Amino acid sequence: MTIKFGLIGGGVMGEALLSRLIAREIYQPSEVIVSEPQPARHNFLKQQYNVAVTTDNRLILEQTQEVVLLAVKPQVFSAIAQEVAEMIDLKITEHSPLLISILAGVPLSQLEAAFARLPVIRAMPNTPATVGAGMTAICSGAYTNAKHHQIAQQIFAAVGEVVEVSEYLMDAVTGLSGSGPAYVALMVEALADGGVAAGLPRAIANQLALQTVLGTATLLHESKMHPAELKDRVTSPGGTTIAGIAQLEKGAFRSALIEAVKAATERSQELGK
Ligand SMILES: NC(=O)C1=CN([C@@H]2O[C@H](COP(=O)(O)OP(=O)(O)OC[C@H]3O[C@@H](n4cnc5c(N)ncnc54)[C@H](OP(=O)(O)O)[C@@H]3O)[C@@H](O)[C@H]2O)C=CC1
Ligand SMILES: O=C(O)[C@@H]1CCC=N1
Repeated sequence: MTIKFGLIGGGVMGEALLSRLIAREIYQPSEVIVSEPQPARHNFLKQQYNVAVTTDNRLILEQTQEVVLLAVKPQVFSAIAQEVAEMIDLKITEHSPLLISILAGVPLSQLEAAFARLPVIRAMPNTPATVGAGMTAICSGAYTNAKHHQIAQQIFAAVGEVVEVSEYLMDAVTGLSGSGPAYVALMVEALADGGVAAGLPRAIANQLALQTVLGTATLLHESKMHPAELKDRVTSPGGTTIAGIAQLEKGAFRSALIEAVKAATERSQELGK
């Protein structure tokens, strides 16, 4: 069987994408190879997804025909680039696989220099991809063509929504939607803690907090209502909500989120240096 999909780095995000691509039958397990250094993780991926697993990244480049997904930490990027350097020249044919990198910060110029002349697409997905509710931004490198573009679109459409942006926006995407699930998770946790502080049993507080965030997101998504309008609809004159909002403003809630996205964007820029 031809190997169509090679994954370098079977960690949190690599697995999130892999699990969904297999579940949606974009790739069959027999068409997939994963490289992963950790023995325990190795065995888990093999058993859970029935895919081939290796510790040799060169094998991924040697065997993969369609897409190599790079999903390691940005900090190990240069080590991997060195490891596979000798493979790259052999791989330059008209059937070169597409390299998709989801590394925070690492620019197309660095990827194209390391994987000389391979077609490269830089992407920034997020963890809700695991349940098909991801948000991915992509931008294409100089050696890509329409077919590569179509492959990347198909992969990320299978795990949620896809948007194309110019590369200079990728760090901001990382600071917002890439890191955003953590901010939202923090908010769900804090809302539930507030409920517990107000006397609710923990399980009920957790349920209320989660469903409130989910329901609000769904309402905004389906109605296309502006968030400010929804806020106004909830806020009765002299009522409970405005009392809560006044407290959020005192705690600089909105400013904290704005600064969080900016700080994460700056960190993404630093990771690419
Ligand atoms: N987590 C997220 O929400 C998102 C992450 N990203 C990006 O995805 C990338 C991966 O992040 P994440 O999945 O969170 O990180 P993880 O640490 O969970 O995954 C990285 C995986 O790569 C493995 N690895 C380390 N060195 C090598 C190597 N030399 N060859 C092959 N595999 C190796 C790691 O093994 P070991 O643990 O043994 O080191 C680990 O399993 C990052 O670049 C990040 O910026 C992008 C969007 C969202
Ligand atoms: O925290 C990080 O660096 C990665 C990139 C986006 C989400 N997680």
